[in-house]
Amino acid sequence: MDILVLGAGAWGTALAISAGARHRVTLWARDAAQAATLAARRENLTYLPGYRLPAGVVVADPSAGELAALAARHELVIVATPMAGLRDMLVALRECPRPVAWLCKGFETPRTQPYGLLGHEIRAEVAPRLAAGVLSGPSFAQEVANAQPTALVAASGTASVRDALVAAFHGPAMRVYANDDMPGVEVGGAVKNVLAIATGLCDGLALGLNARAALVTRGLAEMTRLGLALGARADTFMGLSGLGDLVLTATGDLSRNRRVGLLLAEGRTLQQAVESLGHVAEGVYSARTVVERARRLGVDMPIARAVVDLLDGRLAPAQAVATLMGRDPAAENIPPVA
Ligand SMILES: NC(=O)c1ccc[n+]([C@@H]2O[C@H](COP(=O)([O-])OP(=O)(O)OC[C@H]3O[C@@H](n4cnc5c(N)ncnc54)[C@H](O)[C@@H]3O)[C@@H](O)[C@H]2O)c1
Ligand SMILES: O=P(O)(O)OC[C@H](O)CO
Repeated sequence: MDILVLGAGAWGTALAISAGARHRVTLWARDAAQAATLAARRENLTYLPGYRLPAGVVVADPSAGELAALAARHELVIVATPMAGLRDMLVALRECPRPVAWLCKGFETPRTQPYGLLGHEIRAEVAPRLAAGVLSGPSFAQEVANAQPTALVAASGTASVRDALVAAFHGPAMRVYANDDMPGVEVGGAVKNVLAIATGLCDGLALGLNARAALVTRGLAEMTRLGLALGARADTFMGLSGLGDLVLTATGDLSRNRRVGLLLAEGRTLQQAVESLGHVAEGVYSARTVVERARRLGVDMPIARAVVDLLDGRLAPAQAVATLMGRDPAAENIPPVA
């Protein structure tokens, strides 16, 4: 299979390494100097050092021509940029005759509108004819590059897109499950990042394992409530892109979003925390939209609200915790699974 990966950050590179063991993969970096180094060294020294590109991976020359023409020469196109780059990519690919799937997890940062959109909503605006999907689920780039066992979910309303994603990435170290609930898979991927900031904060303040389990469980309820209001199915949140990715990101120290919470608990400013990562932490850019969209839909998301108050400097770390613990008693109110 001929696969094009647009974006050579940690995750695009890791998936190119994984698929490149069995398929022909073209890896495209927007920065010409980065592409040249990647091609010469066969290693992504900036975003994923320590992992060699297999022979099946060719590095594209970003000055070699239009993205649309490059995309049309491949059987599957993967957009591996952060959410910030997705809209421009979809505009460039809007007439692409091949399946296009993205990997980013988040809501777009609002430009002029009051809240940001998920990937499938952006696609509906700018590329409605595109056969599109999303690849998501619990997956740290380093473990995938290292061929450690991983399970992902390929979501699309179009069966041929799901099939192409499974054919491209299912392999000895990776199981890829198909799902037709794209809104649910995207809400899970976006909201778990916000919740991981909360659990990072909780662990950084040494509040204990009980507190972390409470945040994960009540966070899952918040995620599910928002997902249902945005047209998702409840059962999706029990799957890889919901519970699975929430557990990984909220508890795994490889997570950049969790790390933001840990750094804020240490007393770093948000700017210091973000700059020290060297990678995108999508929860920082999605949190305000999560809260705004929940507010407009009448969905209660107290953990996400506390994260926004923390990120915006309205609450200090300890105050954010006190705000959550000081809420009035309530019924457990677990969203139905089916
Ligand atoms: N790293 C992981 O383990 C992992 C796993 C699953 C999903 N994801 C998701 O994949 C997406 C990319 O993450 P990553 O880890 O590769 O990020 P990263 O920070 O390692 O790399 C980001 C890459 O995108 C490029 N980029 C940044 N802004 C851009 C823009 N506006 N337009 C085009 N390109 C741009 C950068 O040059 C860089 O190559 C994120 O949404 C993340 O949530 C990451
Ligand atoms: O490092 P994070 O927090 O962006 O999480 C990476 C992946 O999304 C985990 O599935």
